[in-house]
Amino acid sequence: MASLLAQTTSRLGARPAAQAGPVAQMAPMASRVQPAMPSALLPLHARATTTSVACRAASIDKPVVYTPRDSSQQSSNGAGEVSMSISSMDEVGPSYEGIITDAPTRPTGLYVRVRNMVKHFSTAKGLFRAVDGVDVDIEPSSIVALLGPSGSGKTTLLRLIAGLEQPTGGNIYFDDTDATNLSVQDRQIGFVFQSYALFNHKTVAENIKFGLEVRKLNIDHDKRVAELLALVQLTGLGDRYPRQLSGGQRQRVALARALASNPRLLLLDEPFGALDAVVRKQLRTGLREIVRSVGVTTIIVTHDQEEAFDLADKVVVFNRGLVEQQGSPTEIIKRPRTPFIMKFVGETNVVPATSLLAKRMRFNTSKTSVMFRPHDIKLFKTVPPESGEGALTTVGANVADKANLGWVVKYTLRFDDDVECELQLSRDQDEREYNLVVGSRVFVHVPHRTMMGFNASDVDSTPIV
Ligand SMILES: Nc1ncnc2c1ncn2[C@@H]1O[C@H](COP(=O)(O)OP(=O)(O)OP(=O)(O)O)[C@@H](O)[C@H]1O
Repeated sequence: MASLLAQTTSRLGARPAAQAGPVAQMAPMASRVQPAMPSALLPLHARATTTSVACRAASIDKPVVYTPRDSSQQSSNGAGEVSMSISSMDEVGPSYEGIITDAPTRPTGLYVRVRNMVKHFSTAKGLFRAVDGVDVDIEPSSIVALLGPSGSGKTTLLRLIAGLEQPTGGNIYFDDTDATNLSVQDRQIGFVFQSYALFNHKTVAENIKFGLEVRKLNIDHDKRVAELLALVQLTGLGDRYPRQLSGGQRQRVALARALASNPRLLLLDEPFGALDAVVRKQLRTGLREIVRSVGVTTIIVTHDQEEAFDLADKVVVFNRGLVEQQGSPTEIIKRPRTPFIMKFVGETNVVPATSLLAKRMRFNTSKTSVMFRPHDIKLFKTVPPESGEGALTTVGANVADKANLGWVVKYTLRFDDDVECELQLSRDQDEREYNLVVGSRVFVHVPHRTMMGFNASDVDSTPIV
């Protein structure tokens, strides 16, 4: 969609000056045409329509809205705006007239705020605290991933936001409206689930149309289906049945159907869970482009850390019905706030707090164990100076194992108290600087700031009954 808009605008910019109408100065509602797109190149007209198309092109440094004069030249896109096809512009030629204004700065997606959300389920063993006081802010038009171990409450929160579960306590706000008690229908949300939930007896086009029919939208359904098929790159497959599609294609149909009614919020529950790694990766790139182009706020539940960090603007990590940490992927990866996050996200070494390594590094903690990342270990082939410039405290270890894993080399180091840890290097760096063999004596330093003390209970992820 983004490229369609760019092409559309560049066509507008390329229109011959002779087509400019004398009514250009009469447009009272139009703001000044951007300098990079001289008004002479674009016919302007005083008649504003109720709909518009957002355009962005290399020649203009900010988005604009082009409002065509004739609404028959428009079609609705997934963002609730209106787009036009390039072929129709060629057909209509000089009669294609409209107004250029600055695009509204307000994003089209919903701003979702979850406040002190609680959901307790009654079970034979008593109340089960699936969600136990959660606050989450989801910026308009952003992509947010809910990540966490099985049973941590991700899907329950998604269902609460969708209105499929009633909260035990707390509130959900959509923009400035308290949506806590809104019905599912009134929330106007698009859903995509792992199991696709396509109708097998309906064609692809009919499945997508269903998304329009349930909302009773008064728009040209066939035209909208064609746009959505193009958006998810399935043009030409509208007549097929779901059984005639690959898993990835079926999931794209589910996405098209979810976007059919221009939702301002899209909820995805493990949407790629049933697909293999290569298809998952392709689909997530496609998903990112699609949801960005239509501006819909998107919340995705996933087990897959790579997916969460690659896709999301913000990652919310759940544990036992609570949010352990929320922030940008970089914040979560580089600045884990709790032992649980440290253990759950990325690889960690765990050693006893009484180990030779922890003592030599003078890492004092009241906790029983210490963890640190394999890539935070500093490795030396000879003992570095312990005083003066560049002085570092080190501890000796032997190389117990070496594994060549493609671009990465993994060493297992055994300290003199038999405690082991792992160290990862790029193959390049290993060949350049180390190239160690099993049995070599090495020296390591682990910076204090990268070490975290913890007790087993700090990293427990057993759901709380
Ligand atoms: N209707 C219910 N009645 C009782 N317990 C429930 C109900 N729905 C969910 N739970 C429990 O609430 C906890 C949280 O479930 P939820 O589906 O939100 O977890 P999740 O983090 O999405 O897990 P997964 O990644 O495995 O899907 C689970 O332990 C689950 O068994």
